[in-house]
Amino acid sequence: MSKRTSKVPCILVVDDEPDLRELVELTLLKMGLDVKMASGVEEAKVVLDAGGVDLCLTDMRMGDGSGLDVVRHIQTQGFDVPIAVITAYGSLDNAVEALKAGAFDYLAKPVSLDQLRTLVRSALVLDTPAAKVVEPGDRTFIGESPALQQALQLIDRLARNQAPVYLTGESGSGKERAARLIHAQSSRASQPFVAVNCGAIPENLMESEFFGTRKGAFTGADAERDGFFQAANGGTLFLDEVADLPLAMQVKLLRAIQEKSVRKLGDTKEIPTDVRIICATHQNLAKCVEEGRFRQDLYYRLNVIELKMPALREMREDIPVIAKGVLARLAVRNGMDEPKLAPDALQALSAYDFPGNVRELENVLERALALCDGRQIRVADLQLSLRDGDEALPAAAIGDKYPLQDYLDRTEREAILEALDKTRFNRTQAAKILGVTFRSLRYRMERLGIN
Ligand SMILES: Nc1ncnc2c1ncn2[C@@H]1O[C@H](COP(=O)(O)OP(=O)(O)OP(=O)(O)O)[C@@H](O)[C@H]1O
Repeated sequence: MSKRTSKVPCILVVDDEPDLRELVELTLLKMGLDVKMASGVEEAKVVLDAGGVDLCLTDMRMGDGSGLDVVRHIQTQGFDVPIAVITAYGSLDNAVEALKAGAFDYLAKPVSLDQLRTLVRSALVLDTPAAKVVEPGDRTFIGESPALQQALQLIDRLARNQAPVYLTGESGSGKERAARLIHAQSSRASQPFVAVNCGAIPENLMESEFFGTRKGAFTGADAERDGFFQAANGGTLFLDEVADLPLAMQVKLLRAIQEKSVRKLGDTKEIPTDVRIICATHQNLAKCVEEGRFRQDLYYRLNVIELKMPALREMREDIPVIAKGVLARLAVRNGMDEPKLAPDALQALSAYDFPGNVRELENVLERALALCDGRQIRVADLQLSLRDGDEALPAAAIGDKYPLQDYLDRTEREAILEALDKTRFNRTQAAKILGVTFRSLRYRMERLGIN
């Protein structure tokens, strides 16, 4: 990104239509910015090569080439200049291609001046120190392994553009944490981050939860309500377990993303929204598309840039430091001194496969903390063998049926843990196996102290 000084930022506008160029120029001048113009690709390259440009806005289709050529020129020359493309209505494929090539955002024609202003503002704050502030501890990743470092490098790059991100990786591998980090490092950091578990919303409430409700839209809608899109306006909307969205909702989501606007349930008015979408799933979305469970056009729109979070066993060398970091956090939370990990406990953790990844490591350590003598965690406190083998709970524990409540709690706990284990700690899937709703599972886990 260009090095900011106190000088007025300079925007290069590339377009072969004089009318549109002037409209954009006027808007930018009114914002107090400097503007340079180019009427085609070659002219744009000359201006860029001369330096001094802080942001570039380019049309896609021009007489002497495509906006993609300008995007590629900036990338190949290694210029530190964010670029956004302006595409004709209905040619979103181009926009996706531009984002993949390195553009940070796009605008669809007819250009809404509000959207233009928002885009420019957000591009220009990318470089301010405030946008880089990340809360220490909570949002950072522990680990030095090549697999994690590679993911962190991509996160850094993703924080500097606005492209939709598709996060993959096993349950508990840090997908939500990655989404939060991208947001926290981006120009949207001071705006909301809204995380939604798509699998946890009842189908009949989805539309109003996502887009809001107009007063009187249905019986009981006695007040105007905003949805996730309005709540995340200016910021980031994280759609977890996106594969769980029903097909009807996928159509509506696609529309909201393409139009950059939403309509409340029961309303006719479109509300413009400026939301960056990050989605995640532990399922294979391409396979869901093949099986007809996920719309290809939405998949294509969401999967602009893929970030795969490594499984903990792919970063085994990080297990000791992550374990130490987690223990330190748990000790502070419980108001106790941080216990040490005995050498054989550390060895056992490093050798274990962790199907539930860092979340499972956190669970193992939380339980060990409760079982240990307060000074040292021994291998027995980890209870890893129970999870390895099939010898779930000792038969004697089940055989004891009185008092009834204890017996029922034990049985329920066993069933929940088994479902969580089977689904690699995915609560949405576990709820399905158990035949209860996500909410009900969450409530039961809380009641039984399963963390
Ligand atoms: N490298 C890491 N260092 C420290 N903590 C981590 C790391 N990776 C993940 N975590 C922690 O592990 C837990 C699980 O992470 P997160 O919820 O982001 O996983 P997820 O992939 O979104 O899971 P799911 O698919 O089940 O929704 C969180 O508490 C997160 O902070």
